Amino acid sequence: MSVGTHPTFENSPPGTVLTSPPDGSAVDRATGAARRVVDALLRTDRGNANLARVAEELNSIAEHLEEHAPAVAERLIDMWNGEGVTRHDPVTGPENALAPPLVLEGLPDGSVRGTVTLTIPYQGPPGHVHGGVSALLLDHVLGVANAWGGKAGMTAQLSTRYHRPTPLFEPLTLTGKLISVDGRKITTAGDIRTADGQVCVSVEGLFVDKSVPRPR
Ligand SMILES: CCCCCCCC/C=C\CCCCCCCC(=O)SCCNC(=O)CCNC(=O)[C@H](O)C(C)(C)COP(=O)(O)OP(=O)(O)OC[C@H]1O[C@@H](n2cnc3c(N)ncnc32)[C@H](O)[C@@H]1OP(=O)(O)O
Repeated sequence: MSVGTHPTFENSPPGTVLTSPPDGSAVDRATGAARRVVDALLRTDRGNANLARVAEELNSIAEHLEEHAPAVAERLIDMWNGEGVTRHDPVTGPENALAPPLVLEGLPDGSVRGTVTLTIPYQGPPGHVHGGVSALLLDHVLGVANAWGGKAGMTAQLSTRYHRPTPLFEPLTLTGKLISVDGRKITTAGDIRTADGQVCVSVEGLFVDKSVPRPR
């Protein structure tokens, strides 16, 4: 699949930001606040006397948002239009409270890279990142690497190797790079490293040049 107007390493300068970093808009600020709430709910004292009030206030915020939500089909059109594509995914999306969010830039050798510090909502083993979260992040990093490499597709297989526990609360660098293209098959590799360069997780992905139709 062609990547349309998405930047590639052949037509864009090194350092091109390939995702949509939070831009200070009301929706990005609201989403940032929601991330804080999720994190704080996991950290706050279980005996906090105000949790009942917190539940009431959060439900009232959810009701307000739902009252103003258009039909899902209508939202999907928006999400898959223009910059919308990079604003809602669960890895880099500034509008998605599940996303850390990770910001990725393209490098001249065709790879993509981003640094993120994960906290308690992403925990698996105590003090460490959940393995499924690592796979999620890397799947998306490889997808963006494919687009930067000029050939996008859907994940057919993702082989994940967990070398050592991946720490929470410290910067992690994620990279991905398109390695080869064979007809419709795209092979892409990537990893997660600590600041001192230790590889925690490495992946190799097989992507197939195919997409589902975009809503319009
Ligand atoms: C993606 C949009 C990109 C937009 C571009 C620009 C914007 C960039 C911005 C933002 C980046 C976004 C980044 C997103 C990243 C996340 C990606 C995902 O989460 S994707 C969702 C999860 N994946 C699925 O849901 C697939 C479900 N599976 C399928 O739909 C099919 O099985 C599919 C497409 C994978 C293959 O189906 P067939 O019918 O088209 O093709 P067949 O003939 O089966 O396979 C083609 C070749 O691949 C091999 N193959 C297929 N699956 C394989 C497997 N699991 N293992 C080994 N080989 C496999 C086959 O043996 C065949 O090989 P032989 O040509 O004969 O040599």
